[in-house]
Amino acid sequence: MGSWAEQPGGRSAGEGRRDGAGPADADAGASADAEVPRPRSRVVEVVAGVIRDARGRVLLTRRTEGRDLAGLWEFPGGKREPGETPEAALSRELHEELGIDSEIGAELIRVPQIYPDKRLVLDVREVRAWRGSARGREGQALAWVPPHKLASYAMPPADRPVVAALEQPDRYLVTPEPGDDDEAWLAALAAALAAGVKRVQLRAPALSAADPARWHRLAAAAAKRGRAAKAELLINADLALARELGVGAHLRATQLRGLSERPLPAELPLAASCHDARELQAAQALGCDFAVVGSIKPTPSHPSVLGIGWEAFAALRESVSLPIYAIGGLGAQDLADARRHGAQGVAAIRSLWPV
Ligand SMILES: Nc1nc2c([nH]c(=O)n2[C@H]2C[C@H](O)[C@@H](COP(=O)(O)OP(=O)(O)OP(=O)(O)O)O2)c(=O)[nH]1
Repeated sequence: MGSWAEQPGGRSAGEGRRDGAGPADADAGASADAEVPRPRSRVVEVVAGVIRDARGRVLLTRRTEGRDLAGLWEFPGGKREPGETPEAALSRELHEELGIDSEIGAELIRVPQIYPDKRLVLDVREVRAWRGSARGREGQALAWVPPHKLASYAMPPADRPVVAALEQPDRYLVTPEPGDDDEAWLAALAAALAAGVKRVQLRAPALSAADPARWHRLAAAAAKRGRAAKAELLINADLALARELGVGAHLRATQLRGLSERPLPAELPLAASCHDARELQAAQALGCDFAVVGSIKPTPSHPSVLGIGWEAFAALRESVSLPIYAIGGLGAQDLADARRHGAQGVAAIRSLWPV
């Protein structure tokens, strides 16, 4: 195991509660109604790798007894030592822990996360190539897991966004108002789906208020197209319509306060728009599958609203383990920045809507 690699933190300066968190703390970290801990102002830098076998299965290792988060499954890796590059640190850890030689590839996601006793950044890389036969050199159990089964393993809170980054869409399209031409709107939606968009929020606040019957017809037609394209659709705000159409729902932040339990069955996706840590925790406690946070940059529709920027996004991200899309003035060109600050990806109207 590497020694602690610590960097001066910047965002919160409270005292740590204690050291040596155990499995119960992993749950506390994941639980949304827990208060946001105020750990020591330091950031522990951890690098971890996505190692795949010839069948595409991903290697997880189980944290051994006597360490924090014992018994939970994780991506192999460990703490970065002072002066080490992330690539060198990960290669060293994989050799020490598994006895393999590795070539470190692309960045997947960097997840900032608050634990009861520390602040952590989990920097996850693809392992491009590796040699040797992986074995638990420190007594840890190994599991080769098909990607779609990763979410069923108990993992530390910082790993939930990592599993989402591996498995779920990096773009979340939010529809614009349909205007006068329903067919043109449906054709644009079909083009977006054909271009590979796999997650869509059907949102038309003006039309749904002015002409609910027309919006219902249009949403039903959109749901049909979404199903055919195997995309996930979520209706903005209207839970009754979501249930009627058998699609998900995207809650407004103001709806979170009025809900005490998940308003849809587990098989229907649920998301929420959030603006601060409290709303994110409410969304997580409710069982939302993901959240949307913004505005990151000023947008043409709200030019006078200054964006919160990526650092503020990352500071919000670390208080929950939900996957979170960043929104506000963003497009596909911002995906790398988004992942570097812990986002699942970008949500957008204009930049993802074919004109
Ligand atoms: N390697 C790895 N660590 C993770 C993941 N998710 C996650 O929260 N962590 C946390 C657990 C630890 O707090 C830290 C990794 O540190 P480590 O494995 O080198 O530390 P350790 O507990 O053996 O070391 P120590 O505190 O006893 O010195 O990062 C993950 O997917 N992989």
